[in-house]
Amino acid sequence: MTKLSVNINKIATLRNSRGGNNPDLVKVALDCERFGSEGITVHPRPDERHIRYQDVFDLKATIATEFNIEGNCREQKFVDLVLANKPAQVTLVPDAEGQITSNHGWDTIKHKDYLQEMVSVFKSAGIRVSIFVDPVVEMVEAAAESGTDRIELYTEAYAHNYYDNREKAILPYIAAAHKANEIGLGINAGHDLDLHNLKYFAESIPGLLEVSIGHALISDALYLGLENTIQLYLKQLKH
Ligand SMILES: CC(=O)[C@@H](O)[C@H](O)COP(=O)(O)O
Ligand SMILES: NCC(=O)COP(=O)(O)O
Repeated sequence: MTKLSVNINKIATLRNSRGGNNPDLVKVALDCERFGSEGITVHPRPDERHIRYQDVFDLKATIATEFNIEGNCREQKFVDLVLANKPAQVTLVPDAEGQITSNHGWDTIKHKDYLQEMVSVFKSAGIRVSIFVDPVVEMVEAAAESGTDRIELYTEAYAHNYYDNREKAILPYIAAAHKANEIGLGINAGHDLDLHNLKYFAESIPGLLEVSIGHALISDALYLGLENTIQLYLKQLKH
């Protein structure tokens, strides 16, 4: 069964817009868990525009489900933060500075040695590692050589092309997933997954272990309520 990890970056964005503690990020994380979320994802960025580094410590001290910290391991502050908190999983994302959101996966061929080194740093601390990749078979193969436990398939292209031709949009993801399964890599996925495109993705990808969803889920919660929304997302993952 595919696990749902709720990304709470957008809750922090809302909180930071007024400078106080409303909404309370830790309370929202605990409520997400209470409403059925099987994990909590955050993606602290160097400018702390949403998740602050202190949030990571506060969340680690309170949540009970799998904690997934995503980010750019080229930032030493990020590496230190992850090592100090020892989440269940770290997801390595090749963010450029000032990027609005993540927009590409790692070139695992070009950066193989570097990724190998970083994977070993995190795995030595007992942290499961996932590498964010585009759905390209060669990138999946090279990711495996770094020693990573999992990959996270970057699903923006799938989401973007879903309405136009979902059968075509899913093809590279199926090929990437088959390769990952063949070489023993676990599969996560995320970015722009939503209530419309999630079911077909989850049904089509063999061995999908986890999806992390933030933007659409939190937006849906404005209309549907957080509890109902999380239940609806979980329903899409049951097949
Ligand atoms: C890694 C990834 O796919 C992103 O979706 C990310 O976690 C979202 O980050 P922002 O909330 O900063 O756009
Ligand atoms: N890893 C993807 C993630 O955490 C959330 O992405 P999005 O749903 O905010 O696009």
